[in-house]
Amino acid sequence: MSTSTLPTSEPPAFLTDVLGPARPGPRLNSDEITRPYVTLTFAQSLDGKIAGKAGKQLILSGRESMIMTHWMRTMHDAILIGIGTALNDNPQLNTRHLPPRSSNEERYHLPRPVILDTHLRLHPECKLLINYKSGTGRRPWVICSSSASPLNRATLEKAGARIIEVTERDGKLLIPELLRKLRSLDIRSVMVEGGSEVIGSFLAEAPIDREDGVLSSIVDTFIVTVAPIFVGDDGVGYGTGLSGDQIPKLQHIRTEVIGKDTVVAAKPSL
Ligand SMILES: NC(=O)c1ccc[n+]([C@@H]2O[C@H](COP(=O)([O-])OP(=O)(O)OC[C@H]3O[C@@H](n4cnc5c(N)ncnc54)[C@H](O)[C@@H]3O)[C@@H](O)[C@H]2O)c1
Ligand SMILES: Nc1nc(=O)c(N)c(NC[C@H](O)[C@H](O)[C@H](O)COP(=O)(O)O)[nH]1
Repeated sequence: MSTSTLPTSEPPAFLTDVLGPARPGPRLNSDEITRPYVTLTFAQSLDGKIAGKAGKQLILSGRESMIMTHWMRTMHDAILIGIGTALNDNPQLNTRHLPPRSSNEERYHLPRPVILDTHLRLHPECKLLINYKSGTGRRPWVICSSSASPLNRATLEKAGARIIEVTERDGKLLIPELLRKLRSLDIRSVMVEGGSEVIGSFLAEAPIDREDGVLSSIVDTFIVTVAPIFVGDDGVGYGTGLSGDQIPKLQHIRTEVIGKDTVVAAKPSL
């Protein structure tokens, strides 16, 4: 375990070590042709909660680890969340916590926002679409099922969203198909930020992807920030309902103390 003081002009060594030169550069997974590199990341309390009562957004991360998370955003082609998070938090998914760049410096890479939104419930005036229209954010890609309302589709397209269809099962979009589609659209790395249901889906997919007969995990790296706080039983957890067999076994890569938080990086052990 080591303690970090964050550099101000480049991603912390912790991230470049753990993720490799994620952008641009060689991909690390062997099936890079069929899916992007996937980093599953979130912040949790000591009692395993990612949000407060009724999903109330909590600031769990301290300033330093939040900056680390924003550096992580610059290292991925796309950042993926579920519609629950989009509606609850109205996020921007940008790099606003990083130090401002001077006019002669290259701008921070902004990841492509990707929202899993089976029934197209995203608000046309959400910050992601407003930022896109004002030129301060990238065009969000909204992933839905073919049964989503054509009216909602037209409204979101008018508001600037790109709509992409993926097969749905029980209200959830199929993750392997989604990843293949993203890769075909030149997305080579995805940072999955949550929320609870999305984390659960990626955990459930993580152990083994047998589709092409190759044993591999759909998640390449887990980066979990643990904040020194208890939330209590009425907070929102994740991975509930997954048994020990379904949950991936981990190989520990590195643990870093960043500010008041502990950030754990692991890879699935196959
Ligand atoms: N602490 C953190 O790091 C962190 C990060 C993100 C969100 N959050 C919190 O998580 C909460 C939201 O979580 P949530 O579970 O309500 O919503 P979510 O963001 O996980 O979105 C879930 C919804 O996405 C859609 N979806 C489509 N395909 C899916 C698939 N394959 N798997 C899962 N969902 C799919 C479904 O409509 C589903 O209901 C908020 O309270 C937010 O503040 C915390
Ligand atoms: N690293 C981290 N520490 C936290 O304390 C916390 N609450 C989140 N949560 C992430 C969050 O709930 C969603 O990813 C937001 O929706 C992102 O929103 P922004 O783009 O920052 O506006 N993440």
